[in-house]
Amino acid sequence: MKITAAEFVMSNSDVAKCPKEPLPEYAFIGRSNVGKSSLINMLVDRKSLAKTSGRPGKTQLINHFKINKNWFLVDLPGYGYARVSKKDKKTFQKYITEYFLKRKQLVCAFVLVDIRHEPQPIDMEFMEWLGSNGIPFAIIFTKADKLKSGAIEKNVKAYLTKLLASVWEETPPYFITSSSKHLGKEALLNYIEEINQSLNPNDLID
Ligand SMILES: Nc1nc2c(ncn2[C@@H]2O[C@H](COP(=O)(O)OP(=O)(O)OP(=O)(O)O)[C@@H](O)[C@H]2O)c(=O)[nH]1
Ligand SMILES: [Mg+2]
Repeated sequence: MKITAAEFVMSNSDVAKCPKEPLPEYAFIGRSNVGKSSLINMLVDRKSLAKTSGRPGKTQLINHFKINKNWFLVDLPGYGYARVSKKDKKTFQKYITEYFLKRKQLVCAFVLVDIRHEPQPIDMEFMEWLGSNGIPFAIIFTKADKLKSGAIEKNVKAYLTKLLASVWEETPPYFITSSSKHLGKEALLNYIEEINQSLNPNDLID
């Protein structure tokens, strides 16, 4: 799929105020600093459509970006950021939880994990929660430029093995990416296109 248009539409912390159009959307979630916003920029070939930072906690709201005028990429805040106050964490949890549970237009969540790290309890718990609520998701391994190909293979295998050893009978779809090297872009866009083409627009009405 070729991206011909990408525009920022709105940011907010209230799922009820998100765009009303019955267009499919794909949300990016994962630990702070894992590379969610960078991946969105990589997919649409724009340097700073989504705001990024070397310091965790940059994205704070639900951000909608309209792509090719007929679907959305959604950039979300990261979880697991230790320096956020307890009150902020609760507020964040509330609106992110509501977003995932209530948003009819959400057709797939992408859970981002840093390819250098072992499965973290917070990621496993989040994936289990998505699964138990029937929310389709895929895993995106990020920052693959930080490892050699042998290590990438080894880490991905170890990650999937751990997933299978916990609650999963089969692994979700997964993608290996690097925003700085533009790796994984085509596979992800093809995956999105396939889903877009398989949808019944009536299922997306709020
Ligand atoms: N080497 C490398 N660095 C990356 C990659 N993707 C993101 N980064 C860096 O990781 C840091 C965090 O990137 P962001 O895209 O802001 O991460 P985020 O997940 O949106 O973070 P929050 O909004 O704070 O939750 C930045 O310094 C990016 O330059 C990648 O593929 N390779
Ligand atoms: Mg971000």
